Amino acid sequence: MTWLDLPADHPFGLHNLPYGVFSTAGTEPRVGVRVGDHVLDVSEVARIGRDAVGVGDGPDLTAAWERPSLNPFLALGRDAWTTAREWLTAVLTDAVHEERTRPHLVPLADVTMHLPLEVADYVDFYASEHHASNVGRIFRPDSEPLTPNWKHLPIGYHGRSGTVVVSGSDVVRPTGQRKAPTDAAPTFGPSARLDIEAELGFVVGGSTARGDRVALEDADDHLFGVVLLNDWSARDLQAWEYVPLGPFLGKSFATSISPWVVTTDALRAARVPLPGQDPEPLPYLRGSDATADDPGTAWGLDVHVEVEWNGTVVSRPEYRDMYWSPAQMLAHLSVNGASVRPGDLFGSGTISGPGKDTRGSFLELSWSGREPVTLEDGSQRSFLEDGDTVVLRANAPGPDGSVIGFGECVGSILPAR
Ligand SMILES: O=C(O)/C=C/C(=O)CC(=O)CC(=O)O
Ligand SMILES: [Ca+2]
Ligand SMILES: [Mg+2]
Repeated sequence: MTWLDLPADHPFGLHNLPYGVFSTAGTEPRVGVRVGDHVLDVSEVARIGRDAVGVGDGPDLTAAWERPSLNPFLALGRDAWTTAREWLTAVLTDAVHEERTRPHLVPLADVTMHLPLEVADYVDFYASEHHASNVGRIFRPDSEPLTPNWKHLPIGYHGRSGTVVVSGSDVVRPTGQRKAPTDAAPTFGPSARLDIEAELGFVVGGSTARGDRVALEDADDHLFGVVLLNDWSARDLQAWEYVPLGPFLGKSFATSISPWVVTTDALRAARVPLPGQDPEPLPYLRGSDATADDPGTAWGLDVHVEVEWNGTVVSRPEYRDMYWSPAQMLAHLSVNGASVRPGDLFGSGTISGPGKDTRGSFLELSWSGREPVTLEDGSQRSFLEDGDTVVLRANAPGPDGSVIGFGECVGSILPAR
């Protein structure tokens, strides 16, 4: 029940309540929560309560939310996030709050969305067995598709946090060195094999001291929420530069994320067991046993993703096909004693499933250019052309048959400079 006019099946209903950073004409960016087709100006609503009764022993949500990024709120930690969600749910449910709250609901059409967090450290994983096998076959045809370490640890690399951008930001085609195996020498120029990677990004809150690690069973204390993430990738730059240290300039020019951070609390009902891990990983990566109604600490997520290229849906990856879980990735990235801090972001890796229609990159969809994709206007594509637009969308099951929307992660390609 709610005093809001919201259809029960709205993907941004009360069971969702994702956080973002918004502004309206002439106002400063601040934290907002999406409710239906409105943004709730939450620091203003929290201020009403603070002015009336103070914050007592609770977190000062007004102070955290009147800021232009989610980082201060992420720093407050799990208990504050839970308190905030319960309080928001009560405010939007109980009719006594309607009169004071309604003025702070801003129509989506009137807002500009900003990067929701100041990205601290950014890591990208490689957690899909199907994606890793496909890329292995394409990049290393003479070797086993999966490297020998792949099933023992979630492979990842540190990326460039300063080039993580919000959905809607254009992407300038990157320039650099490329050399095909048949070329005598490298050449310099715009990437001719510009690609996407459809991923989920996990937003980290709270912090740990250097030397400590996040145990897998404590990962929920730090996994605040989830965004859609497009890890734009220049395959020609990447294939030439990546040996032996891994991705560098082929991926560091831009990474797009969706503006709404869907909380892990909202995704409780979407937790699923992993497809299965064999061999069993080392103890620090081992989740608690799954039961009929609890997938244990190494849970996966039943998120349905859609990849649209210039208006044509070309793929529908399923996140439940991923091999490594978010908690395993967080436990792994901190197992050496690397500290975590509010605003850390890690990508899941490209989400690809077993079928062609679930591949999360164009490298795989076109099998490196050998099987071009035909779009609805009849044009054929293997990699991105200037002016192309890619939209990632996703949703997941919520409680009681509801749907949790993620919204969109959009980007268009501008010509190289
Ligand atoms: O296997 C390789 O050499 C490269 C793989 C990738 O480009 C994938 C990457 O960025 C991680 C991922 O998104 O799964
Ligand atoms: Ca990636
Ligand atoms: Mg990237």
